[in-house]
Amino acid sequence: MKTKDAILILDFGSQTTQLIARRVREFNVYSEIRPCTVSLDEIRAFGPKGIILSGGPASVYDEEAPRIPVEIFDMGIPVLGICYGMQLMAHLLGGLVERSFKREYGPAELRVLSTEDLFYGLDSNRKYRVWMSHGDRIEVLPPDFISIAESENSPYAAMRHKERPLFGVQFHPEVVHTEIGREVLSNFVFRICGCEPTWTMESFIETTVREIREMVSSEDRVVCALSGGIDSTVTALLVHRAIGDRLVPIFVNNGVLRKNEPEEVLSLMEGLGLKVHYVDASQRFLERLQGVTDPEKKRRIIGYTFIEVFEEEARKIGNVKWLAQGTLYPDVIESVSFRGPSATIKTHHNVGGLPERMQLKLIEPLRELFKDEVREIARELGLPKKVIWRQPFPGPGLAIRILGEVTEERLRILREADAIVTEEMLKSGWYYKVWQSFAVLVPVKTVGVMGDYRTYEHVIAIRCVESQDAMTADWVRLPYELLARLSNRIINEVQGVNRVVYDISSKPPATIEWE
Ligand SMILES: Nc1ncnc2c1ncn2[C@@H]1O[C@H](COP(=O)(O)OP(=O)(O)OP(=O)(O)O)[C@@H](O)[C@H]1O
Ligand SMILES: O=c1[nH]c(=O)c2[nH+]cn([C@@H]3O[C@H](COP(=O)(O)O)[C@@H](O)[C@H]3O)c2[nH]1
Ligand SMILES: NC(=O)CC[C@H](N)C(=O)O
Ligand SMILES: [Mg+2]
Repeated sequence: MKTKDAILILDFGSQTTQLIARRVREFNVYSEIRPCTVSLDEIRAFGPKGIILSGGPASVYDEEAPRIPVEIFDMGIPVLGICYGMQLMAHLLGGLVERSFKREYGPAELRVLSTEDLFYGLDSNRKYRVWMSHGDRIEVLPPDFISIAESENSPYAAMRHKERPLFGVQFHPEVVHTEIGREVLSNFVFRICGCEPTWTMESFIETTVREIREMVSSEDRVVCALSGGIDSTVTALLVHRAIGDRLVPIFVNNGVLRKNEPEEVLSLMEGLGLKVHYVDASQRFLERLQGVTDPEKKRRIIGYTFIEVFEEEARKIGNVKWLAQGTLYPDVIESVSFRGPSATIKTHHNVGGLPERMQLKLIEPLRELFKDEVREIARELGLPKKVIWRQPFPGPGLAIRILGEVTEERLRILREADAIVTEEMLKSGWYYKVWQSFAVLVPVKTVGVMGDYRTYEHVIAIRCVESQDAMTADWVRLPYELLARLSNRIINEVQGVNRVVYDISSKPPATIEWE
């Protein structure tokens, strides 16, 4: 950690906290998000060159509003408060924050009053479009602070301390709708905090490989659950670079993979130099799924059977001390929840139960990265486009795309339909432009007419979404011609289907998968 300049982001529950981290990392400066409840000692141990306080839904004058120790401002580390973060800085240092008569949501015009430090390089004679989202505002600045920008509804749209490196902005520089967002954050990170842009994926690979090599002793074996997805593939390759064939990637056929997937994954992995341990456990999975219709129950059965298969295989391999996993940063960030833990919508399957049961130690080389950064590593490692841009595929596979019971017949129908979707998406170039595109088997029957006969068959739904991180998503406006081709081919080529529909729901309120 100490080898690189880093920015620490304290999270007060803003929807855009992750974006702050991404923006800073785009400057090749490492950044990490911690909950705002972090202690001063933890901050010292992290050793940041700068601290950013995120926005958040609370109001600083509320009893229960999240706070930080005021000593943070005396550590000699530059601090930038964004929205709630700025209001909290003002509040803690003796200013006054109140509910504003006029609220600002969406675009606002900003006039910069000082073009030193934070607004360096900008023009004070023009207005800039910035994005605001607040109902409170600063009425009185804390002692020794000055206003450095104003908007129509916020005379203190940005502030700074006269001598110390303490800054606040009422607008959100992390969102793309703020036209000077990049400049403001870059001025903070480079001019004010003095960071060097040394955090690159190349250096990341080097350091990570070295660390794994030092960690794993020369007799130990490492297993890795490999799905062929980008996360587990990159994980396996990094570990492989470090310890060679003492890594044993295990690929499990769980009976709910896509058409030709086992063959394709195996040949792809061979091409990457990985010797994959292949286990066909499809019968075991399918037997256990018999008669099961509840989505969460399907997930649990698959998750648990995965662990069982893994455990058996690892014992066969012998001398396994480590488990490598493709855990990503969004999986590990603990967002502060002063409103209690968030509801479980879906239990995402993983091999999480395994380490305790087998007393395995974990290697999670990607736990600091976002998905797009993992893709950059994949590019850096020279992986082919079809691996880098492979769409995510859930661990429980087609089981959660067959609504209701998973049977051989329904699997056949969905596999065929899904293969057509993928083929046409690839052919038209749309596959790489979207987050995910796939078919769902809706197990209701509808009436149709084919060749003068009455048919009474299944419905296939096509789901195609764009997204940054799967947290929110919107359906893709695919061209009508492509939709027509999909529908036509599926109905003609897949026996048992006489109707195709297109899912036009966003997330929220829907989710990406149907179960
Ligand atoms: N068929 C499989 N065989 C072995 N491990 C699997 C299999 N399917 C899933 N896993 C494990 O479960 C993890 C979670 O699956 P998930 O689909 O979320 O990630 P991924 O496949 O690595 O990447 P992506 O999200 O791009 O598909 C995988 O990283 C992998 O370790
Ligand atoms: O490994 C997984 N196990 C699961 O049980 C699971 N359920 C959903 N997904 C994937 O997660 C993303 C968000 O999906 P939802 O909007 O349906 O929750 C999407 O990318 C989904 O494909 C899963 N991945
Ligand atoms: N986006 C924010 O950080 C909002 C801060 C505070 N809740 C307000 O309404 O002003
Ligand atoms: Mg996957």
